[in-house]
Amino acid sequence: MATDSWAQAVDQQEAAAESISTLQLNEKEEKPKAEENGAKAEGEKTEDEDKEDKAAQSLLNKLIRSNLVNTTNQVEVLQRDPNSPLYSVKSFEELRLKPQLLKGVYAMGFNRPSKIQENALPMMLAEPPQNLIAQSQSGTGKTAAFVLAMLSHVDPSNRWPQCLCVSPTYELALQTGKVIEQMGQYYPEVQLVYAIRGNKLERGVKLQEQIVIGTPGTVLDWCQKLKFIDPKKIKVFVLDEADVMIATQGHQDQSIRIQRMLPKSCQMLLFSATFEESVWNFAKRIIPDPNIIKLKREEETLDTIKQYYVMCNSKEEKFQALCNIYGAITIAQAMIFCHTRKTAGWLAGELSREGHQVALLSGEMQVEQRAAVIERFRNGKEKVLVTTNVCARGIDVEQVSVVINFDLPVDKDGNPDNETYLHRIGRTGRFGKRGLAINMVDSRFSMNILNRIQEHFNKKIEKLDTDDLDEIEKIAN
Ligand SMILES: Nc1ncnc2c1ncn2[C@@H]1O[C@H](COP(=O)(O)OP(=O)(O)OP(=O)(O)O)[C@@H](O)[C@H]1O
Repeated sequence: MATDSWAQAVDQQEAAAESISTLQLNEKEEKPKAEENGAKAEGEKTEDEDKEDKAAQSLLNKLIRSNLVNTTNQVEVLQRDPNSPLYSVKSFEELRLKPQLLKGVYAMGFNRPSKIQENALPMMLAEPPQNLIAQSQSGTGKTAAFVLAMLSHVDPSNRWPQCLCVSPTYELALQTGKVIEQMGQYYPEVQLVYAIRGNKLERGVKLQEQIVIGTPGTVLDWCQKLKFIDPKKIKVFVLDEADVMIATQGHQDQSIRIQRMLPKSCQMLLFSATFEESVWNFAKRIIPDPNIIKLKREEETLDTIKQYYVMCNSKEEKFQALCNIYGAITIAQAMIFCHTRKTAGWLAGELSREGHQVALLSGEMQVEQRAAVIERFRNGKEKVLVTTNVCARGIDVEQVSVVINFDLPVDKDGNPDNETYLHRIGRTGRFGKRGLAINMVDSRFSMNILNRIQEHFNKKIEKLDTDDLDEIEKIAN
């Protein structure tokens, strides 16, 4: 998203200019500074950074998610052979899994297949093997599905690699590895090895593990140069997080080179959380004769949100307005968005000085630290989460009833970023909970942005006088 790249560039420049760690908040060692990376103008971003963003976001989602994301949207299935019957299952028993695997599935607390699993699992477990391209948002059960497929296809008496799974980063590979270990906990004959940088094996070794999970570069080396893996013996090939993968040119080519070494009979599976044109083109190149499963993401709307704006002249006034609001109404939990990391740090400091329990998500935190902050906020340990958009992208904190745009979202050209606005304050119809959004306006420029946002959504944003306590109290009703 344009805003994110711009805001991140701003963040990086600010990080180089000054440190904001005046707070007693969870901080960590600094990321390399902008100049050390080769300073970039606002809005510019290297491919690697882009990829890092997507991969970090994906990892963050995995780290903080403990449950399936429910969607009421229907799964769309496009079968390679439209005449073959379409199977879907409502229980794991129907899949006739090996008892050790069924036990593993139940031990993970899964009672029934998720929406995408209902259709994807019968296809993936079919004989003869079927190729599949599957797209659904993060948290809908894709990883669990292909892990179950890999474990089901392994012949444990054969001591060589039979399933190969490529992931975009080392950290994502480790996360998937953990799911394999959990689901296979009653199936100890099946072994797993990580083909990731740093895992150095002696030359001439032939792997005995049946499942290999790794990043494209190392997997390619292990197949081609070092010959630790015989690609001709691979029965299942999984390409996970295709959308993250293609953000790096090299990964796309490496994945295609791996795929070309595999036998025709090998089952090819590709998963992605999003499906823009570039992902689709890549998917079609790498997966021959695919079945296709898509699960639409639920749309967010502003229908159940009360929207207000407050006129101010400076960030100090905006802070004062915020204090007035807090003084007048009870806010269980709020998320406050700032445009830059510097403002976010300043605001978090001011709020904590006022006695609020504040969590700060800041650009220089590592992904695990961000996940820990979000987790604490979700568990109610802190009542206010101050963040920049870069950090908060993709986070669903459903219980948050109040969202405050301390700065309005704009893209790199200074135009309103309507998509981000909707994403910050919108709700999926499914939750239908009422919400409150307060926008802070501090200039003619931001008033103009606000007006354009109103026009875009054709929804009135009411003015709120934060010096009038009675008026503020009314908005809570
Ligand atoms: N059938 C199921 N029943 C209950 N929980 C499930 C089921 N399948 C998966 N889960 C859990 O739901 C969460 C999301 O599943 P999973 O990681 O497989 O989704 P995903 O679509 O791969 O998401 P991502 O793209 O972020 O990896 C995990 O915590 C997983 O353990």
